[in-house]
Amino acid sequence: MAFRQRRERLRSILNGPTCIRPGSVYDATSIRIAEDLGFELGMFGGSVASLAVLGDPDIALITLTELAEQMRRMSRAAALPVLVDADHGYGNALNVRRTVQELEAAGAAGLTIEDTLLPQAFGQAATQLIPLEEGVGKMKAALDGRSDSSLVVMGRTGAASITGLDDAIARARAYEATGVDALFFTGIKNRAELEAISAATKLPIVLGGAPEEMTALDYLTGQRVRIALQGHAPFAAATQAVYETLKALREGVSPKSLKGLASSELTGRAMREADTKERSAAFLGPQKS
Ligand SMILES: O=C([O-])CC(=O)C(=O)O
Ligand SMILES: [Mg+2]
Repeated sequence: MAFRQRRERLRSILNGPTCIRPGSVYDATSIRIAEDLGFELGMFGGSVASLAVLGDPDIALITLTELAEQMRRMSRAAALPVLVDADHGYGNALNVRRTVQELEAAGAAGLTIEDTLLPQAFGQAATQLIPLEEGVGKMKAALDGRSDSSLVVMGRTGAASITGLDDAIARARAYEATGVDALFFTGIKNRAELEAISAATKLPIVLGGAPEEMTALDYLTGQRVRIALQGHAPFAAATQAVYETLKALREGVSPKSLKGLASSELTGRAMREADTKERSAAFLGPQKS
């Protein structure tokens, strides 16, 4: 099955010799551009999913159905493997299992399940975590939800900046023991913390946003980091471009004089126009002009 190959490619990144940076993708066009530019992996963040689908902030308002549908659109458009941020799995451990089923069917190469308490609890401003034991149950349920064993399941925790390094290590070790394929960390503040986490665990590591001192790929590689995220600049760039374009049009600039638009060549590539032409010739018969 084609999805299996994508999952094997993600596995070979995790088991490979170096750390890579994924391209942030969020729709059919962005995944194709990332694929054409040679990215090995697409990252579909929960924050950009919320923005792309709802135009909302990253506060777990998006539903599993909406997330999975957006993933499906991307896997239909390109073969680039995608790692999906599945947040807390949209409920308790049983919901996590369902989340894995839906994202697997939608063509995700891998997904992360985190132990953050989501959505935000009543009367609590600070981010909270679910108990470690509940996190373990979620990881087990995620693994149980796979029907394709090549789908990559990652256990994620932001504990380092919420409850501290010791708790982050305890959680990472407990999740590792469930049989997840990789560990995903956010909130690691410095090299010493990463080194302690790396020394205490065995699985490949994926790093969410990291401070400047942790951007060198050879250093990260040496700490068993295999995927290092670098935010979601493409979505921000697209927002700015739409803003500038609408503003210019509103101010009376003529469409022909607009700056910064995709060339017809780039647009044609992004919509795989050549493939459509071939299919038209093959399936629509001789075409009169
Ligand atoms: O997955 C990522 O890139 C970081 C994250 O949690 C999000 O953007 O929602
Ligand atoms: Mg997220």
